[in-house]
Amino acid sequence: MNSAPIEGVDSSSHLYVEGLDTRHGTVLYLEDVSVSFDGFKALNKLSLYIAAGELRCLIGPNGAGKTTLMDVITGKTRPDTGSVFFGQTINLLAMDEPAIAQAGICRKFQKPSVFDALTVFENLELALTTNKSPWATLMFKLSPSQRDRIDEVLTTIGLSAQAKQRAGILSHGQKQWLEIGMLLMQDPKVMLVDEPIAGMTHQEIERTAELLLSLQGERSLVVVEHDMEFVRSIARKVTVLHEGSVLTEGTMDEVQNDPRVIQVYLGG
Ligand SMILES: Nc1ncnc2c1ncn2[C@@H]1O[C@H](COP(=O)(O)OP(=O)(O)OP(=O)(O)O)[C@@H](O)[C@H]1O
Repeated sequence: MNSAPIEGVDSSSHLYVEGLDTRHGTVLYLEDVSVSFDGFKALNKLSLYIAAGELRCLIGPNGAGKTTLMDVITGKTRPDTGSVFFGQTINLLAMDEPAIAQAGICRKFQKPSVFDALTVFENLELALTTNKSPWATLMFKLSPSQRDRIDEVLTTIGLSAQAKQRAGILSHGQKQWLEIGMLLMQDPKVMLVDEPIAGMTHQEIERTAELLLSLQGERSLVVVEHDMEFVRSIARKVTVLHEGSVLTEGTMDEVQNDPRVIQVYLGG
């Protein structure tokens, strides 16, 4: 892994991650990735490229391999074959899950896991500490720039007014945004987002679309979602997975009118 800083990139900017080389415009490279479970190919020679700053939606019928793909990127599952790179030079297959998270790839699971007894602000504060022991958390003192960062994230997730409220009384949608905020505290370069709108009200869904759209550019997002109306509202480019491989990629209109996609979804 090349950990040398990239020439010409300001190390104080949000775009800087040590050793991350996205000069070719790509932040994630997956090539010929295969994963087998007891002989069954959950991923089958899958190749996928995610551009720096893009918001990509990943769709596909049940069992297509979406979760397995996320597991491979985050280091939870090791592929049998293939390569997975973060930028041009960082080999994710040589890293474990914590190292991959630390390098700037984070994952938002479907179920929010915020701390109900803590306030919204405290939840974000906790996300800053690497040592999560109660004593270390108690002794943790925020610097002015960390406080500013929390305020910035509160604004991004639309929860500034709720900063002092306990997370336990937030609505389901607000808890999801808080969890996204907790991930943002780590300033990830890639966010993998699993079914973000499950269980949300119509209004919360609209707000979530705005939030995810506002995050692209400075970071890349890969969103797995079954709700096609939502996918249409956020996606420029959609990747369709089927039987562990990429079936097709394109705009929502292109993939929805693709006869192969129609066949896969209708099972015809
Ligand atoms: N740990 C495992 N052991 C055995 N088979 C597995 C395991 N994990 C996934 N599979 C199988 O691999 C295939 C792909 O599963 P995966 O969960 O990646 O699909 P998915 O596209 O995320 O589906 P869904 O939309 O239902 O979540 C499925 O057939 C699944 O049963």
